[in-house]
Amino acid sequence: MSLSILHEKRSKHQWLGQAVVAVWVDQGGSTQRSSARWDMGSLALSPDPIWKEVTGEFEKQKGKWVKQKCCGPYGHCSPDRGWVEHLETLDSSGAKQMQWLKLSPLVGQLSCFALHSDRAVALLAKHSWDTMCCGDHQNSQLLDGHRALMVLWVVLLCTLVSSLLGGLYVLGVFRRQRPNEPPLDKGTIPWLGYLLEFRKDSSEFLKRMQSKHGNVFTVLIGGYYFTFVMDPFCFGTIVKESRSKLDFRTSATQLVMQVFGYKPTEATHSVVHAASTKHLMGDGLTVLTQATMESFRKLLLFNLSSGEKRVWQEENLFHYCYSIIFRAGYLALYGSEPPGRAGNKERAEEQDRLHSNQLFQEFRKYDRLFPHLAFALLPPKDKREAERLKRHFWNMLSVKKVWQKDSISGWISDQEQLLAENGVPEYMRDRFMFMLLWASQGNTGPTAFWLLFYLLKHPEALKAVRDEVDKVMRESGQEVKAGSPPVTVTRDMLNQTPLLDSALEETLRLVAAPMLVRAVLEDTALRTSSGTEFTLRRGDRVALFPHISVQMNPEIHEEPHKFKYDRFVNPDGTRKEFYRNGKKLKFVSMPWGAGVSTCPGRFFATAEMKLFVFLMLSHFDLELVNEEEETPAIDSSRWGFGTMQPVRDIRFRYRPRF
Ligand code: HEM
Repeated sequence: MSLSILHEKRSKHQWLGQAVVAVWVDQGGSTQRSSARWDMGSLALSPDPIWKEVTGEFEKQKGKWVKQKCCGPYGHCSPDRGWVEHLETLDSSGAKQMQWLKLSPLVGQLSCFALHSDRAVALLAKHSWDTMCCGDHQNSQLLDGHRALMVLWVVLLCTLVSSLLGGLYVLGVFRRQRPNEPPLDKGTIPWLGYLLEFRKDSSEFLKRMQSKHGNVFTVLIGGYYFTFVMDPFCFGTIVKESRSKLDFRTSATQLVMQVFGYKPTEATHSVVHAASTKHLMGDGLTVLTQATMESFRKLLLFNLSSGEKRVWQEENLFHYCYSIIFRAGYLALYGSEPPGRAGNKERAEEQDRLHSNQLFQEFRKYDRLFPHLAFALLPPKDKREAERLKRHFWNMLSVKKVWQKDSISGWISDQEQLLAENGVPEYMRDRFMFMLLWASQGNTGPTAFWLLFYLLKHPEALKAVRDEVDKVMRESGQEVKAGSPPVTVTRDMLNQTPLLDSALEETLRLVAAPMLVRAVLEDTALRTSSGTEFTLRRGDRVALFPHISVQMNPEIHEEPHKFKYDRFVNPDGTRKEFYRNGKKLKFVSMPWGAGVSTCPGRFFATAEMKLFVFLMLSHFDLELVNEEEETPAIDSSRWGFGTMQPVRDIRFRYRPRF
């Protein structure tokens, strides 16, 4: 046989680039080694016909195949590259004729050792040469194609590796505590970390972490690293830190989007604050207090002067307080039915009572879903219900409907107009209206419930506050009597009730539990009261939970679990100051948050809740149905979202006082 191909052409050998076919050729009785490098890509395209043809030669020689898997002697064979088929042929006398090693690594390389069969060697070598022939234009095109294929493989592999690394990073596998950083606790579940425990009862979880790690610690919760700071002396630094370092909006935006479908714009925060400063404080608040008084008259006092007998009525206290305050606040802020449209004033008022009650029923449904919705942990059925309710509120509070109302508050109308001027589309402004409803009505009702409940549970407190209310009423020259004209409680009158103020502040200390969260935009240093310096890491969140760290802290408040109506007031009516280790504390209760995110509605909320209690105490006898009633447990799924709610309602009764 002639083997004119015994000319070696070298080409670059790479692990994934080319396969090497080494051929030992029997020439004139002596075995010579010839090698051809076989582009792996071409083999990958057509290995089988070649292999078939070569192996077919053996069959013609009536050889017998012996197959086994092994790692052959071939230099490129290694177990991680693939496996080797070891093929032997035996001639009719049983002598070993040939040995073939087929390398079959990941991509199908082929290589052969042909020991004794000239024909097969020739064939194989020919194939290797034909495929390899580099001067050939067609082949060079083929090689380009193969190179492109290789590049694709490499890109795919790199993508795979980087996604794998990215995934591990997201799961928190590489996160380590750096020098100066707070203790790090990632929990046992990758990425989720402590989410489930945190969700179940944030307060218990944080108490446990505090006793394990101290006052500052970082925990992994649902993919975010939260550094909780429980040292009240650090609060000032955190809430006053510039927005370029600790930003309130990042997580607030996520929540508002998730829960209300509203996407805040740059202008939103300043619009809310401008309108709140104008209408929820100062002179604006005097106007709004009057409007709220008018709503309470519609809802609470409307049938008092009808000469009704003094019969007891029984109700669920939580539901009662929440319903009345929600509806009064809603009517005062979003306006009421125009008498012209309803026919007359009485009908318009009846319409307001009906409509606000329907809205409250739907609001409560949403309110119950709220904590799970905020964590995006609603089961599908509840998710659908939340979606339905959202749309219901977007529609009921739509800009178009709101503008049809009478006496809309300046707080609502100004924000609506300012957002429109800032280019926020109408459908987003509808959603914004819903967000404002929740912000303004989600906490006042539950807080008023707790305040009335604590007063009813503590007769000495009820008497002290009622005496104060009666005194203010007398001094205003008004009288609450059967048949007398309806009273008007003004903002001035509400400013003369230090005991009621203290009782409200004490209630908020016990039941208001917001979580203040900031995104760390730059590494930020934090010095604790003990002098330790920590670094808050960029990309993390820093969080305060004042309910544990200040409001229920026995070093700040004696017997913190007890309701003491006069805890916040000195005998002369001034506000008490609080100290820890001899150092005056600025933050002793933080129901309204702090810093840039302080509740802009706090003065109005205070006025509204006080007005409600003022009217209840001045107009009604009140008592718990069960005098021995235990304080209900709180619903631990709501920690972090404002005022806590009870797990069950409380029966109470009321009747007109005179
Ligand atoms: C007991 C009643 C209330 C409590 C305990 C309360 C508490 C809070 C807290 C803690 C925040 C800040 C949340 C944070 O830092 O992330 C907040 C924000 C807010 N509150 Fe209140 N609030 C109450 C009533 C009201 C009322 C009556 C209004 C309006 C009429 C109102 C309007 C708002 C608004 C608009 C925000 C968002 C502010 C912003 O985006 O910067 N709140 N509230």
